[in-house]
Amino acid sequence: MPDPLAAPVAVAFSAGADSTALLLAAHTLWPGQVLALHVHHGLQAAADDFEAMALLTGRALGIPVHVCRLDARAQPGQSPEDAARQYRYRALADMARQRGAGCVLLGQHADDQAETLMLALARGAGLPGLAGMPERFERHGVVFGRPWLGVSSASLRAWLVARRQAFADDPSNADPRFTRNRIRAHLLPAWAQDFPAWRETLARSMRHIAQAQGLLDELAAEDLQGTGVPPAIGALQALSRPRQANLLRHWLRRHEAVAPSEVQLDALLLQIDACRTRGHRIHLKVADGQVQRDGDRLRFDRSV
Ligand SMILES: Nc1ncnc2c1ncn2[C@@H]1O[C@H](COP(=O)(O)OP(=O)(O)OP(=O)(O)O)[C@@H](O)[C@H]1O
Repeated sequence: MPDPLAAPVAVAFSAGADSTALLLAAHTLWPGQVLALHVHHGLQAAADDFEAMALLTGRALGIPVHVCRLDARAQPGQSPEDAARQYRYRALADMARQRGAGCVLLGQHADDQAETLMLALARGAGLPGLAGMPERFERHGVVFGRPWLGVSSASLRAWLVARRQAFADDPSNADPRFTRNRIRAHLLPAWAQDFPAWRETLARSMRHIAQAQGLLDELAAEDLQGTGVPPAIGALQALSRPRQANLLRHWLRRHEAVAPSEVQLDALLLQIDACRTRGHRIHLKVADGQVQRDGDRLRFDRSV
């Protein structure tokens, strides 16, 4: 993270409990240096109330609040939450860059991290999903940080209550149509009853998973040096099947920004194995594009 003393520190401020606690903590640590960035997604009727609450809190604390108004509706085939998230990160990065902020802090905490693991397990995710949210990452040329990942939701709320600091409650957080909310309401309380140290143990497992994924990424990057980018089919065939799968996932994720499903990857591996003659064609749908044979190499083309 850049030196917080050298540039303004931006807080992604929804006006909810977690980012209110973050704004307050950052303001206490770096008085006069903090700015709040609020995104109005234009999706829920409550968005106007959140914006009003954000402006009110900023004024009371003497912190400038910058608002970006969006139309974050999803494209066909995209989930509404995913669309809102993509638009939000873009808007936060744009606002931070325009104001010379060194980083943007986000309010996700230890309970959010545990929910993320449960969500990933529920959809049968691979290691990148099971590794959870990173503490620090770069997007759109801006560094984002999540300083609350080791802190519980309850302690953040208790801290706000003790300071008599008001915050907005998002009604959609209780909506049982969202899987995350059902996990928070039913699964985690049941888990917590039998395993009181659940936050720490789940976080430890996620750290192990993230480390293992880091090693797999290193191996894939080394193997890609041998096969070239995009990978040569003959060089791929010389690798074991799990290494081929690891390399293909890495190539598609890092170089083409797509994640193949298990079925798509299995089909691709079968095709690569069968590709032993000059005339053998490969043409497989992967995510929103196709992987094809192009001479002695693979090629990914996005559908237009
Ligand atoms: N509308 C928004 N404007 C600015 N930042 C946001 C907005 N929505 C979310 N964020 C940032 O992303 C983090 C995680 O979002 P999430 O939707 O899980 O939180 P929330 O329930 O909306 O709010 P909070 O985390 O503040 O209680 C927030 O803590 C906040 O830092």
